[in-house]
Amino acid sequence: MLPVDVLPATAAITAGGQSSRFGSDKALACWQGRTLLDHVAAGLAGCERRLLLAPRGRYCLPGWETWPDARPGEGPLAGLETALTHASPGWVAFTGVDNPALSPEYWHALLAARRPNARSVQAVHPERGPQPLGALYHTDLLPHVTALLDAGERRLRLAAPAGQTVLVPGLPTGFFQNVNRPADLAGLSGGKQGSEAN
Ligand SMILES: Nc1nc2c(ncn2[C@@H]2O[C@H](COP(=O)(O)OP(=O)(O)OP(=O)(O)O)[C@@H](O)[C@H]2O)c(=O)[nH]1
Repeated sequence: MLPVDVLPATAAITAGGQSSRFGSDKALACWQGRTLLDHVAAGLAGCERRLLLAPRGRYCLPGWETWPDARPGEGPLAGLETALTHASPGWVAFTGVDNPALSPEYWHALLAARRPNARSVQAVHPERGPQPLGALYHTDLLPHVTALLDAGERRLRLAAPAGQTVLVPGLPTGFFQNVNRPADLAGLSGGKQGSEAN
């Protein structure tokens, strides 16, 4: 069993979006005294390397490397391509700025299911899904993701080929809180582990 503060993966927060539904930059929206971006980063603080996929200078997140997309404005699948390009070989814990309840316990649960010796497994998602912005992807997926983008595909849920994804059952629903609009921020529940309440 790994110590809870160690996550053997490269963290990647894709943060190159426009927040048009939110009306202002949702990464900088405040919840429980911290920005959404800070909450997401805290969930991944135990990762060996930490990548923020955003235009340079947009955010200041100490200890995180900033990498802009090679294909700006093409959506989170392009962010995943950037992540897989710059990550250390192996697993990437990939999420957005708008999933503030994904705690270290969430990522541990996914990492525990990754079957390190099974080369056919290239992604790990919660069973309640698909949750492509709160999942593990292996860097071996990079050629597949690049081919999707080259073909004009933008759907992140296609990043993991069928039959190569492990689904993790039983994760508390409270992890899955996504902020797209101001009302979503107002409706966030307090606990960071689903079953907890602050
Ligand atoms: N790297 C990168 N991340 C993106 C891009 N587009 C969206 N994201 C991120 O993907 C996550 C989910 O984004 P969405 O809510 O689907 O899109 P958004 O552009 O942020 O918001 P809307 O304009 O309201 O659709 C957020 O963390 C975004 O910052 C992109 O082109 N590149």
